[in-house]
Amino acid sequence: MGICGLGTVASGLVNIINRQSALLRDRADADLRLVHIGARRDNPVCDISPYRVSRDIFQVVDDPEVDIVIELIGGTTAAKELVERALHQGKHVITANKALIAEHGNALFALAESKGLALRFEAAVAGGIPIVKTLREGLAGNQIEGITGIINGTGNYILSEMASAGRSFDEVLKEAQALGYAEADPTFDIDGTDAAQKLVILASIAFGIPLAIDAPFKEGIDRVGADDLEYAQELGYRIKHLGIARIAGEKIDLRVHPTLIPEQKSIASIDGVLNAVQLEGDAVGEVLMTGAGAGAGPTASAVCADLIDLARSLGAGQNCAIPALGVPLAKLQARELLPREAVTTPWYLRIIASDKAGVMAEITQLLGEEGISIESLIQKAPERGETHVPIIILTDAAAGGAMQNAVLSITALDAIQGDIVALRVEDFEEHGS
Ligand SMILES: NC(=O)C1=CN([C@@H]2O[C@H](COP(=O)(O)OP(=O)(O)OC[C@H]3O[C@@H](n4cnc5c(N)ncnc54)[C@H](O)[C@@H]3O)[C@@H](O)[C@H]2O)C=CC1
Ligand SMILES: N[C@@H](CC=O)C(=O)O
Ligand code: NA
Repeated sequence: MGICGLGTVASGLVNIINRQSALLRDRADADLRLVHIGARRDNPVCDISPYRVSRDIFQVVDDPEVDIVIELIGGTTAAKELVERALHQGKHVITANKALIAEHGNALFALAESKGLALRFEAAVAGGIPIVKTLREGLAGNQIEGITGIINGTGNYILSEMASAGRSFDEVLKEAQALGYAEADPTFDIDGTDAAQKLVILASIAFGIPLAIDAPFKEGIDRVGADDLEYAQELGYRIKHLGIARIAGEKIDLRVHPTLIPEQKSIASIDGVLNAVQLEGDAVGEVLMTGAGAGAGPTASAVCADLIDLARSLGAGQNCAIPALGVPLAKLQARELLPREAVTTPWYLRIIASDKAGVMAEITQLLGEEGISIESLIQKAPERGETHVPIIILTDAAAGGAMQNAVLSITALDAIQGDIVALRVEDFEEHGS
């Protein structure tokens, strides 16, 4: 095998291989040998002296001794070229690259399938949690009804540290980058892109639909302020960035956004770099998996699992007995998505309004005109000298379209200052709740 890239994940993988090559060989029942690493520069956290090293990653692909190419460079340009070149040369590929799979997976899996080769991607979703294998293989007997998950480690780390230790967004983001959790461009962690890519992959496997990167409605953790984390806690909730994929009649509800979750739900207490994915199957019921969603060791653990799985299949004379997305590509069928305007949930609103009589009545009336009723409300007392105060409202269930209209008309009131924060509240079913 050969590894392309020598950053966080690749160095984690080299360390596992260096540490327990005998165990991996026994488990794979094959002579797993790392022969070639493609790296622009060395990485002090791992010893690569036993291996051939090239500065040009494509030399790894072209190496006749490399039969499995492990792509760990990230991005969708060079990585796509690299994976295509490997497949064209008859080599199996393992990747941790969700951007690549979500954006180009349809074509890449078709290429792999046409060549009878494997393209594996366990590390691409929820890091060390074996979620791809669980969904595709462990739950293969189920009609999957829903997936709800915290699927970005960086975002969860930032929200948790802000909520529990009152630390600033920028400070925690820098720490997440130093710990190797964040993407090369951390915008993807912050604006929901990374979670959307992972959700697209999970939804494809769960519902047998083609990968469609533009499908999910997407909002990031940048919509959440320190105040919102605090007010949510006062109301008995936690704010988590969730990916949600659910069957909604004939349609599919697909979205990633910050969400208020009642504090007693298991997923509300998943903090730090941990991810959690709750799956609902018609036969199995609910399955909740949790574990590190990012970082060198956990992600490399998932890459290793793919490697051993692949080596076992090859040993049994089967290149790709398990379809990448759970069914042969020809059997994937596109489904219509539920428009965000129709998705109905309770809502959290943070409105900054002038501290005058009658404002609350105006807000209530505008919500009422959209058929939205108030479930609970906190009106903060003005701090000394302040003319405006935060009003925090939890509403009953309302469709996205109705809430959008209400937010527009409330924002237009003279008494309102700045933008209104509107976050969905999810009170999903869970065993024991
Ligand atoms: N860091 C994490 O916790 C996780 C990362 N991933 C995915 O794993 C992949 C790798 O991520 P990291 O290891 O964190 O990234 P990284 O940025 O630490 O490492 C990538 C390495 O590839 C090298 N590289 C990039 N383009 C190259 C090129 N054209 N030629 C030669 N070298 C090139 C870079 O110099 C860097 O050393 C990405 O697709 C990422 O989304 C997936 C799950 C978790
Ligand atoms: N940047 C990602 C890495 C793993 O997928 C994250 O923080 O979850
Ligand atoms: Na995984």
